[in-house]
Order: sequence, then C-alpha cells, then structure tokens
Amino acid sequence: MIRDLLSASIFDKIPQIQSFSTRNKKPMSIQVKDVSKFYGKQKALDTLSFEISDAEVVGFLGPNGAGKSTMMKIITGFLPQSSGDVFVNGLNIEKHSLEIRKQIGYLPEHNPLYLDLYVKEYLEYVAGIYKLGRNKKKRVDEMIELTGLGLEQKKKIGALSKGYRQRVGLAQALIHDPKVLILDEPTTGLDPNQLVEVRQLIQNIGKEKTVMLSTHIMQEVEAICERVLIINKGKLVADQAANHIHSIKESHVFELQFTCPVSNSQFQTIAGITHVETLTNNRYQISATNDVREQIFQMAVSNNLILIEMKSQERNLESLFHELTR
Ligand SMILES: Nc1ncnc2c1ncn2[C@@H]1O[C@H](COP(=O)(O)OP(=O)(O)OP(=O)(O)O)[C@@H](O)[C@H]1O
Repeated sequence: MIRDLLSASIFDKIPQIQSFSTRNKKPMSIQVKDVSKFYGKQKALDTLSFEISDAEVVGFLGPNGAGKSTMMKIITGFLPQSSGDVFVNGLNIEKHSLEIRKQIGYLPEHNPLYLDLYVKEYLEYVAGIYKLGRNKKKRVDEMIELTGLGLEQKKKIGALSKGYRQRVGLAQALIHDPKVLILDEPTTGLDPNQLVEVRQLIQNIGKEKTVMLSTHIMQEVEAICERVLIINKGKLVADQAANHIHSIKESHVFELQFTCPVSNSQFQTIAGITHVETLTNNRYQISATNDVREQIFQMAVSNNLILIEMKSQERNLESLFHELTR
C-alpha cells in the first residue's frame, strides 16, 4: 500500500516545526488551539495548534496513526476533543456544533454509504437532512453533474466501483454548499484514471472553498495543495508551502564514500549543495539543487581526498520528508 511507504521511523527523527504561513489578512476558516485527544490512556493528539484561512487548500500529512483522522473528526464535530479549542468560521465547535455542521462538508476515511440505496435516492436523503427544501432536486442534479455521476445515478451504491463510491461521498459532502471541506484520504483505492479525475474535481472545488485533505500521496499534495501540515504522534512537525516540497523533490541526492573524513567546509566549497548528512564509515548523503557529481570529483582531487563510491539516489518519500522536516 502506498500509505505504508511513509514509515513511522522517519518521523521519529523529526526535530522541530518549520514554520510556514500563508496567513495574511484573510479570515480564518479553521483555528485549532492546543487540542489534545485521549483514547483511554492513549494520547492521539498532543496540544496541536494550526490555522487555515479562507479558501486555502491544505494537505494534512503524517504516518499511519499520527492522528489525522482524529483531528478531522474533531473539526467536523463527530468527536469531542479532550482539551483545547476548535473554531470553524469563528464559531466554537463545542458551543455551535449544529451550526458548524451546516458549514462543513465531510468525507470520512471510511465513507459510510448506504449500499442498498440508489445513488440519487441517497443524495436526496442527504439533501433532506440538510433541509434543502425546494432546492433539493436541483441541488442533487447539480452534484451528480459536478461529480460525474450521470451514468451511475440510477445504480445502487453497492453496485458502484470504489472510485464512483468516492464520488458519491464527495457529492454528499458538497450538497449543502459548505464553505469548508474536510476530506479524509479522498483518493484512497482509486485507479490512476479516477485519481486524476477526482484530484481535478477537488482542485476545482478548492478555488472557492477551504479544503483540508489528508493523504499519504505526495503527488496529490503537489497537484492540489497550496500548503502542507505534517503531524507525527499527534504533534505538528511541519507547516510548509507546497511549492517548497516540490523544490525539495526536484533536488538531487547522492551518497558518497571517502577513505577519510570530509569536513562540512570542504563540501561547502561546492555551489548547489544544500545539505550534508554524515553517515557511518566516512559516508555522506548530500542534497543539491543540481547535478554536482563533477564538482565533487574536483573537490576530492584538489583536497587529496579519495572518493571510493558515489551513488545517485532516488528521491523517495522518506528522504523527502526527512529533508522537509529536518
Ligand atoms: N476509537 C478509537 N479508540 C482507540 N484508539 C483510537 C481510536 N481511533 C483512533 N485511535 C488511535 O489514535 C491514534 C491516531 O489514530 P488516527 O486514526 O487519528 O490516525 P491517522 O493519522 O488518521 O492514521 P491513518 O493514516 O492510519 O488513517 C492511533 O494510534 C489509533 O490507534
């Protein structure tokens, strides 16, 4: 599974939050202040704080069990926090839970659809819950159109593919025209074609609405999000612009082995090197903005260093996250 690529071990090494904020004078859609959540004795969220402004599209990342779904359930009012405060469009979630539910569209990780209902019947049922009244039928038709469910609308939900069930989930999340959308792993299990279509759909939605989406897929973040929040063990460990992730992903990584130690100042003579990590046995992992292999050889020669191995490394999710959060 793609999600397992993000092993928890790499997150254990994460030192500190790197602050990034797109916050300007825009009003805040979501404010999370010092939120903790305990399941029995287990702490799932640990004094977590962040803010998401109006019409921002934010990726919510972290390894399995980091607390993403828990945080999303709290924001949507499905689960109470143990301590701390959550505000959605300025309203306190504890005091205005019903009002907030009208303003939020939520696609849970395990989308609880009624498999025996027909697509249209189900969406009309959801529209009824939101008391859409005379607008009900029109709104259902609009959602079917928006999510590309036209050909499937007369089928039972149980007969739909995973991708189309996700679309029904998105349609129910959007039917009451909420200002804020919380999407918990919206593209899990989709095939490559469905992935592209559902991402495109979320991107379009994000032009007008605040979207917070959890995912384990970096390409998704790049494709859809402006900003990324990363949590590990219930704590915020990074808050970055998505294009920062892209520039890291585009960088080059090499693993080198010399016969003796090389100092940081020797590496620093090479333009383009952004990070040097010392491994064991005179091995080094370096990150650079460009292909610096030739310069490394020249540096070794001019310093009388013997380079015995140089490997170009694939930029995988783990190294990317490591760099992002170091
Ligand atoms: N209802 C529950 N009862 C007890 N523990 C729970 C419950 N729900 C979640 N947890 C625990 O809280 C922690 C955070 O879980 P959560 O589902 O929020 O993580 P996640 O980041 O969404 O993980 P994943 O990426 O695997 O979906 C985990 O250790 C999980 O086992």
